[in-house]
Amino acid sequence: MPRMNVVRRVGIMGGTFDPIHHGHLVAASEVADRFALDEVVFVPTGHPWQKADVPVSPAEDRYLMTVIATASNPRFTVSRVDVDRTGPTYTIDTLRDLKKTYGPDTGFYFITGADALERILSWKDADEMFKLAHFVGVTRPGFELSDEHLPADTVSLIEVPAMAISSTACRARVAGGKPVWYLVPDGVVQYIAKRGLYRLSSSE
Ligand SMILES: Nc1ncnc2c1ncn2[C@@H]1O[C@H](COP(=O)(O)OP(=O)(O)OP(=O)(O)O)[C@@H](O)[C@H]1O
Ligand SMILES: O=C(O)c1ccc[n+]([C@@H]2O[C@H](COP(=O)([O-])O)[C@@H](O)[C@H]2O)c1
Repeated sequence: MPRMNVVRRVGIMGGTFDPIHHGHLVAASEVADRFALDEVVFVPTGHPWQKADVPVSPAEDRYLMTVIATASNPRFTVSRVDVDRTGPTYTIDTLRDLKKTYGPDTGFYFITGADALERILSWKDADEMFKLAHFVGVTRPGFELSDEHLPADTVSLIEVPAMAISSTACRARVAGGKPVWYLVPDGVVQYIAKRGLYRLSSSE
């Protein structure tokens, strides 16, 4: 098939990734397989405005943990667009920036867990956002996956292997001196220790 006729299919996995864990990675991998994606770009948030009441680690640490966690998968990449933009992080800006980078032949699939999908109509310019990407809602233990509140044909719902992991629980485990081995990739365990993240005296 001539390359020029091929439309590129790119997944976008946005998150605060404080820290990135195997729930994020399994969701991205499963969506990549189901939608035959050429690439999944992980986009750590710069300033997650809906988490303003929670202490968030420096963007550079979250970005580096995301790079470490995704390095071994040839289809996974990491973008700095949200980390490098000033002001609150809005997905409408993420999509516009990535469209500029990838060009008009790329179809975007924005991946969200069931919890994020529940709140998606509260995101900035949600109507416009749905025009720039197809949304993929994935199952997450403890949350109901539903698209009843969303415009028709804007979202696909898929079941992914259940990973009862959250970044909040990982941070609490580190703060309490408990291990996070096998909840997050090995390199991320080591990065957290090296930088002293999530100890009670740092961000928690
Ligand atoms: N275990 C999981 N299974 C499926 N999706 C997940 C899982 N954990 C997070 N996600 C999804 O990944 C995206 C980014 O999540 P985020 O970085 O906020 O992680 P989190 O674990 O929800 O963090 P926190 O506990 O700090 O709120 C969101 O769309 C979220 O719904
Ligand atoms: O666009 C918005 O207003 C908006 C509001 C909340 C969350 N998001 C995006 O949703 C993704 C998951 O965010 P979070 O806060 O659950 O880590 C991430 O890419 C955020 O930028 C986007």
